[in-house]
Amino acid sequence: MKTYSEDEARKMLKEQLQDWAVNDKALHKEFKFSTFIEAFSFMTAIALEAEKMDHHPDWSNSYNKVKISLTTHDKGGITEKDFKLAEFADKCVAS
Ligand SMILES: C[C@H](O)[C@H](O)[C@H]1CNC2=NC(N)=NC(=O)C2=N1
Repeated sequence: MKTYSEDEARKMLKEQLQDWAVNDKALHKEFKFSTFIEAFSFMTAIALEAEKMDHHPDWSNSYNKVKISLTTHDKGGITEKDFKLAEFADKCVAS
């Protein structure tokens, strides 16, 4: 599986995804909700998808905020799997 350079990743983000940043060889975004329950429901949806993909986010939650970092640890950088999970996360808040 190809590992994308940070510049390649930034270019791909522009074409596909909203408000993600690239640094430290990972995709990053902070999602903000109205309540803790909304934030935690979002995390639950992502957790189930992550388990299916066998690809897991590095993340933190504080009340209504969820910070997500996506990188492919066993490749040491950003791969297609990170873009797929980022797309899924954006889709969860769009619906
Ligand atoms: C053994 C197992 O398949 C690996 O450890 C998987 C699990 N989830 C993972 N998640 C992420 N984000 N990166 C990985 O390299 C990774 N590897």
